[in-house]
Amino acid sequence: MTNPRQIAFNALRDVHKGAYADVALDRVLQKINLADRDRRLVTELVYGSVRRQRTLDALIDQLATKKSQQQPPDLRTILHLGLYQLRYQERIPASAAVNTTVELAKENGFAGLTGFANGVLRQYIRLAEKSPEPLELPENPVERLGILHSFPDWIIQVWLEQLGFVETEKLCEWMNQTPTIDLRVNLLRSSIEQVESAFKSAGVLVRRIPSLPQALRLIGSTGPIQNLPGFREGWWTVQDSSAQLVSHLLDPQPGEVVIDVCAAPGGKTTHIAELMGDNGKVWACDRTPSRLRKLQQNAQRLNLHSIEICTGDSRNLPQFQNTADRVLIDAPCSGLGTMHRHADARWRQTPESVRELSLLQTELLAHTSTFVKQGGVLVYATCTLHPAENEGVISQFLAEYPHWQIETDSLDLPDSAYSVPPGWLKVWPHQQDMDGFFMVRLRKTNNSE
Ligand SMILES: C[S@@+](CC[C@H](N)C(=O)[O-])C[C@H]1O[C@@H](n2cnc3c(N)ncnc32)[C@H](O)[C@@H]1O
Repeated sequence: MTNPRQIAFNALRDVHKGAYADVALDRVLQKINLADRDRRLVTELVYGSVRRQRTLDALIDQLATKKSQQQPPDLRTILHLGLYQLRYQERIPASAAVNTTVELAKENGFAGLTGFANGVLRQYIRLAEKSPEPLELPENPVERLGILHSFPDWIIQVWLEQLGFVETEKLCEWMNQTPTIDLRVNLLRSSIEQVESAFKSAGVLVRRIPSLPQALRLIGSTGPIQNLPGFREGWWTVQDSSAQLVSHLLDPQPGEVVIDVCAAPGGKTTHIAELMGDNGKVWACDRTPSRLRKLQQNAQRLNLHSIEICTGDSRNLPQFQNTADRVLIDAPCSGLGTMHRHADARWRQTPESVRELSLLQTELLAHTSTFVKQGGVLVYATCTLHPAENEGVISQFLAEYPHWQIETDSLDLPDSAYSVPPGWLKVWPHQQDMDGFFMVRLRKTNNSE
């Protein structure tokens, strides 16, 4: 079986039964040897249909007599696939989208409903010919943005409160794009010029990121990342630009003791070790052994020796009290800043999961801040854009522990343009064209007032 739409349908069926979209996709792709072009189509159809689920459901609600949620689940998935192609895949002719969807319905137990599937799609085509926006949208701004850009209302609400309508819409559009891949050059093994030159010889296009001296962005599709020049030699690692800012904010120095309390799979741990010239000690603590194994492999490939692993819950590591010059908390979070990388993330998080995460973050901060020596530094970072996990956690901590202060005047970053008062850094993806991130640097002072 090599029909890309049938393969996409099989993966989507698993997703609707609860599987993660990337896992379901990998599972179906591993079973067959598809041409690159078909593989890309399956990927686009699976991730696109999952990402745009709310918009596609709204279209079914509008075009069919029965609401999307009342349709048989597999038929709803087939309609998602057809409408996704019509609405978002300009390169696929409308007739091909309709015919293949009808065929899918016939092959998957809906032979009696092919006329219905055909009718829904043809009705969409007719409306799209008459109007640039066939979808009927409500006036209410939260629902309007949520339906048009396919996000749950609560996420739209959180962003509207911070950004207003126009910027929230830009952020939604940015989050629906295909993600880019950035690399961080390991300056202990290579140089940015050497990596650029090796890529050029291999016909791989990259561009530099202004203000981040170690970063390169891949342009276009490159095939498997491990096959790119310099990977095995440890010349570079994959890390988004905004994630690179975090270790710069921490500003670790050679010879210091640094504890990375949520370290796996090691993107930031290895960056810290590189910035220290691999001289000193970087403790990599995490409670997930499988992710720590990846950290170990990454450190080996990058030829870093100053990293030591500690497996366990960082809320309970009394041995580290007062031992660190610097601590990094790259906290587990709801990931609202990286939803373009995980098609189903927006449907998995809830206001309740955000509340639970903010409690975990608060506990991690309270305990691991005791690891820092007097005068030392702690950086708290997340890849989410929810104030309850960011400003909320830090404000509460500062109110409870007055000897900690935000460092506002010494943000020695490649580019401090993202800095917002009172000293925290917030990367809004649609403004900086990188993953959404929050980070703040705190210092432990003598002052107990
Ligand atoms: C955002 S990820 C860290 C990413 C990592 N810093 C990097 O740059 O590659 C958060 C990590 O926190 C870990 N984690 C969650 N709760 C923890 C806890 N209580 N103690 C230690 N690690 C925890 C998770 O296993 C996960 O690996």
